[in-house]
Amino acid sequence: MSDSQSNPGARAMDLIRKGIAAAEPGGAVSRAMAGVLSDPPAAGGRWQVIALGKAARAMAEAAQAALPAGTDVLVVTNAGNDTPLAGARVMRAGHPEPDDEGAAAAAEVIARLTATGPDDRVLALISGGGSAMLPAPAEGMTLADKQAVNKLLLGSGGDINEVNLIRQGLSRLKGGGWLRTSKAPITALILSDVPGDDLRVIASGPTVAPIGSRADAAALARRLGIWDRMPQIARDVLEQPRDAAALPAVKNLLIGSNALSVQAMVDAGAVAAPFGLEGDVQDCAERIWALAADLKPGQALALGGETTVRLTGDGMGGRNQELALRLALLADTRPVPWPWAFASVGTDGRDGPGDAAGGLVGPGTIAAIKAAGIDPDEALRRNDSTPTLKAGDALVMTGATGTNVADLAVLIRA
Ligand SMILES: O=C(O)C(=O)CO
Repeated sequence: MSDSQSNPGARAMDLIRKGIAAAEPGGAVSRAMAGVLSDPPAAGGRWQVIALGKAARAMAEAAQAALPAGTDVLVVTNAGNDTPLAGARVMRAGHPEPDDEGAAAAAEVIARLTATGPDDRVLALISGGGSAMLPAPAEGMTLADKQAVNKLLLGSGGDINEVNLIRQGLSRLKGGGWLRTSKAPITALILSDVPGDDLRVIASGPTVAPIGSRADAAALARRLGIWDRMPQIARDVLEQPRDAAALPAVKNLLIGSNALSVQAMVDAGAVAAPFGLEGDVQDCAERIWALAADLKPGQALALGGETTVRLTGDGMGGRNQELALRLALLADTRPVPWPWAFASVGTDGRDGPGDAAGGLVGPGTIAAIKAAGIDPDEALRRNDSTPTLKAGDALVMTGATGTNVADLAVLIRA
């Protein structure tokens, strides 16, 4: 009996682990360093390395190995990825809620960029999660205002392009803010966690021109239905045009992405699904389960991307867990006559505010949840997927992975 027949869940997780391994950021940075070093600081100048996001520490460590000893390195990352790195200052910053530590990190980034001169070179190492981790509120706004807007955005149903358009309008560092602050030329190595790999969107594009104008952001906030609940000062900021000065030249290089991780799962024997993890989480669950009937024995479908969840309650969960639970419910009402498994996991090892990385469900999951006395439909109305999957022994716990290229999922027939 093959592994997938005896344990499709184990095979699904094995494929996902291969996808995560392909996004290991250190190797990607090391490969890109020759290009970075071809434009060194001028005589008397120095390198200044600033790494931001969930993969920041691993990216910084790889860059450090290629740069002169004693190079200044700042790492801004979230709890779990913030282990010390010799020769670097590692600053922990809140995620997904911006916090005081993130505000202190933003002040440090501003100080380091401001202190550069034209003979220096800045190496920016950017990865997902960086938006929440670097709150630098625009003129007149406080951290509390940013926190209030962030909360509205995360529950708005807006996708990451939309969320980050609004974040950029309210920030001094997002949407090219590092370019406006630095006096030295910047090269950025960017690890993408967003569908389509738009560099303006990843970590809200600190080294890239913004996605749109503040007027675009205001119009979008109205469309998403959050405008009236935003703090007055945030609305005032979005009603003023941004500084129109042209941004300095920059080298922005994409070094890793979700698509490469899906390809690694395909190389390991899966078949790429005809669409990605995208759009509303329930719609996505339906589209995925509609493919189950045509799966061949042993076949695994690989998907990558990021769905959106519209919050209707204040439970504990995340988009991967919610996708897994919704798919398990669909499978319960429209069963297929063979064993199967579905896993959906955040490649960073954290799905939403809790510690779970995602969900791994199969034919017995809903029965196990109900046997534990939980009504899964009611739990979903409260977006309470974490305790619900836990009751069905269907949570995936990986711990922080040191990388972040959005989400990966596998549907497999035994
Ligand atoms: O904006 C962010 O921080 C994201 O996670 C997307 O890159």
